[in-house]
Amino acid sequence: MAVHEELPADADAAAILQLHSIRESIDNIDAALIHLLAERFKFTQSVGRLKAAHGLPAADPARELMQIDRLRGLAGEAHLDPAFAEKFLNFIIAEVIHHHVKIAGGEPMDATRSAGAAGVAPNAAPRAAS
Ligand SMILES: C=C(O[C@@H]1C=C(C(=O)O)C=C[C@H]1O)C(=O)O
Repeated sequence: MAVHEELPADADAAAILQLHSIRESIDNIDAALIHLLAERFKFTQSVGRLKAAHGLPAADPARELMQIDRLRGLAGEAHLDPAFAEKFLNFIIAEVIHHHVKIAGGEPMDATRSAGAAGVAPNAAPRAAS
């Protein structure tokens, strides 16, 4: 799919160069995020198989709340909106729980049953941070 950027033809050349340079870093970070997420899901799939093999519940709301609390703290220190960090983690956790239920051979569960991932529908598009 060839998509071309839309920039005004008369845009300042130096500004465009700077924009391209900054975008290179954004591209690198986005690639790193994808690789980090892929690694996280590899590990959570292992957790899902372990839970299924030992009859453990797909979701662990206490663990979720601990993680959310921890990541909200880290986000604050890093000047990232803690509410956004929580929303992002909840979105990922909801997907993980969905995988765990599938691995265990169960029906898709109501994600709202999990405390931390409350109200986050697995496989739904993430909402933009407000
Ligand atoms: C990965 C786990 O399963 C679920 C997903 C979690 C996550 O993605 O961080 C945390 C708790 C569980 O609801 C786990 O129990 O560790």
